[in-house]
Amino acid sequence: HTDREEDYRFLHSMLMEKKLHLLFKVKTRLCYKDLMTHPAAPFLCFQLAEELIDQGWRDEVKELVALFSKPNFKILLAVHDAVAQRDFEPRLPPIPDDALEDDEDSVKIVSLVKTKDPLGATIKRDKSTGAIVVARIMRGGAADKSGLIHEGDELKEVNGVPLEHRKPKEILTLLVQNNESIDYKQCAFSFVTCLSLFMQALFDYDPNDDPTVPSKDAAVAFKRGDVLRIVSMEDDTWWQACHLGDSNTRAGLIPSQQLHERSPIATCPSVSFPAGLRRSFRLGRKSSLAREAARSRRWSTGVHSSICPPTYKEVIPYHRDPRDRHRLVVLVGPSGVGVNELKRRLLISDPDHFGVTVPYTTRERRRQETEGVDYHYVSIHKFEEDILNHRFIEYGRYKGHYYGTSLDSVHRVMAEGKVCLLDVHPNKIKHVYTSEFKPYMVFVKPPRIDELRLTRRRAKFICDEEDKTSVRIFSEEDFEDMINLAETIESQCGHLFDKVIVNGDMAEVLRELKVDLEKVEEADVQWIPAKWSCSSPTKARRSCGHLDGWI
Ligand SMILES: Nc1ncnc2c1ncn2[C@@H]1O[C@H](COP(=O)(O)OP(=O)(O)OP(=O)(O)O)[C@@H](O)[C@H]1O
Repeated sequence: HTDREEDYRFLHSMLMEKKLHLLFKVKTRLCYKDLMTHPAAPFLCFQLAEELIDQGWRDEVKELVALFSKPNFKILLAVHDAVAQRDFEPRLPPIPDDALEDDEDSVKIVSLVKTKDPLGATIKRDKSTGAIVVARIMRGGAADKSGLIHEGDELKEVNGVPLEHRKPKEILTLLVQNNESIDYKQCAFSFVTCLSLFMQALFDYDPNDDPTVPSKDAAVAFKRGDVLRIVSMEDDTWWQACHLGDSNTRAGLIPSQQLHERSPIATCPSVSFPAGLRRSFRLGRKSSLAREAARSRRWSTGVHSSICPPTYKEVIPYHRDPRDRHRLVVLVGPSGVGVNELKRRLLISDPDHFGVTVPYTTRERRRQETEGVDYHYVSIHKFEEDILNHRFIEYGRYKGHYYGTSLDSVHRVMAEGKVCLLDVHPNKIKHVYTSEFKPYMVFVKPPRIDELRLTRRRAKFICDEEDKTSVRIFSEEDFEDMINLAETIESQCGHLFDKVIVNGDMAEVLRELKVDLEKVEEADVQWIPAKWSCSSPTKARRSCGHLDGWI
């Protein structure tokens, strides 16, 4: 008997539950239907096949015999036998008569059969009441599948042992004891909703290295770039997630985005990159003034120690139709790291597949140059008009002439059906980081300084294409600048990169990049930022706007 409206509501929703109706139907069928109870259907099947063969080896007989000998058909028959004999394993012990006391009308007894899998739940002591409560239920785990245990439920007893004044550790010992089943006496109900969205990890995580994780066994390890299916964000600190494609459907704990935000290193100062003109415009390396600025900023802001690490990026699956244009491939890296060299070698390796943009300039065409091959030659008036109309991804002025890469030139390469290779300054990424280009972002990183010294021994830094005398060898300072700038770029834009490649041995790097690009092109599913889709799944479920703050 109850007068409480919420009890009525609970009962009503439970009785109206479709799953419950289906279960009743199954039960009725099992109880009343006259099932064939012969215990050896697979054997009968074998006998029948033999009899059929005696009748002559006709096509129909051949087909039937082939069907009977298939392992899945045999298993189906074995399952039929098990069901027909009502041989449902395992048998649960009866609930003790004295289990329910009169005053415990909201207590339920839950009996779960132990399997090799863990229960998939964590418990904690409620600080205010001292009660032992279920802290988390791992989605897909035994507790979740049972539908009988919920987050917030209070545990009263385990296998008849009262839990009052017991520490969570002692309770865990009770749970792992060698019983076939576990009986829980618990009260209170709470309902959880199931969520499913995808996050790409932007950092490596190993619970064994994390002293703050509530349970190492319940946590999921992952690597940067892994796509995780998030099934619960109800806890501010620990989300629940599964690895994509993991056959194990049980979710585990991963640190939430908020957990990082709450950490003392959560403030994220905005750092801009030293502006420099890329050599892809034949403009030489960044000016000494810009280098000075970069160096002074490096020492004055202490930027490297105060930037918060990237956490997750919400992603959605993208299935590229073969008729669709290829994704743009964007190469980013500090000046001198080898972005142009990599681009050039990729292009030479397969000029029918890869393409590069032709820059625009206002300078005079030279005798050996060809319009549309070396440059597009335009007037100053036209160039400035295009600047005002935001047609350039990047542009700059050198020795009185404008140079720039336009969005149109990217479109042109893509329209030819080629993979457009583009190198951009980190400050300009935003111009191409759009659903229109769906860029695959590659960060070209310098190796450690000793490897830089070794590999760049003979490499020259061309300062000015027009003045060949300005070719010079990398200095120690150039290497340091390169490494420091790479660190800044990675900490500021790391969340945007799909691939990080360390440019040590050029031949090896080229091979690695080609394999990676091929893999991306051939993949059935590619993962792209959810913000490139008009209907991000989170918009419908819950706001995850803070993630966008990273871009
Ligand atoms: N892995 C490598 N091993 C040896 N030399 C390299 C390697 N990568 C690049 N280089 C050499 O380093 C020099 C600079 O490379 P590159 O012009 O590609 O730099 P960049 O990143 O495009 O810089 P910028 O944007 O300033 O032009 C070139 O002489 C190039 O051949």
